[in-house]
Amino acid sequence: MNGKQLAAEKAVEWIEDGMVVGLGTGSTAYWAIQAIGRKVAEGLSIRAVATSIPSEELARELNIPLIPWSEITSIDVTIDGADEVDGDYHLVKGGGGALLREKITAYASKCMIVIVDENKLVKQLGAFGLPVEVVPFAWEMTAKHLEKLGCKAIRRSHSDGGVFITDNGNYIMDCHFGSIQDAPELEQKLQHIPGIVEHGLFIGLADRVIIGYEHGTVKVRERSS
Ligand SMILES: O=C[C@H](O)[C@H](O)[C@H](O)COP(=O)(O)O
Repeated sequence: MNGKQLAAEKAVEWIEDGMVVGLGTGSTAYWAIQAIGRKVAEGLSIRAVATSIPSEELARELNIPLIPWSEITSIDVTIDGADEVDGDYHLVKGGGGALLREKITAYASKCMIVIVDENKLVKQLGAFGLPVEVVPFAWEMTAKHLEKLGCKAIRRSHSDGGVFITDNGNYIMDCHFGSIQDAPELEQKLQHIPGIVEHGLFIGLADRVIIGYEHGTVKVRERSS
């Protein structure tokens, strides 16, 4: 098992019968969805919501029962990956472009479990370009406002040059800060820029971080409050 799979297998231990579960997105969350699918096949009874169309499709293939958002008031536990995690449980997310649905899901969750391999742990966020979802209208202006915060903002494209469009019909600006000195302060600044739908800084949302190491061990870190 690789580090991502190890972390995912550990995380599903927190899922119990009757829970509403949030399914994350990405190559680490993939392993969690697989493990949940296995448990469902063995008789675990849960209901789930997904953070992206690919995760929803995977859940359907694995016969994980999906429910509409209108039928729930909160989520018991969400298991999701991250692009960077610092020592204060601050995250950068959105490498796969799913940050908006992921943040809606994390915010609605009683417990958000983040699963990563050791490569995602950082002293300071920002080496990974911060993904910011923006509406297509006047996106060039929104990019200029983002750059005033000290980054280089690049509109995300596919390898064939086509513009990347999120599940919500928006663009992603990858904002290269190099290092983010004060993540909560940057979060506040981002809230004030019109045109931004959501950004990939997750502050105060992760409750537990599970780290899988290549050599086969797993560490669990709990945020105190
Ligand atoms: O938009 C994608 C998500 O935020 C992912 O959870 C994040 O990019 C980590 O993905 P991966 O597990 O593939 O590294």
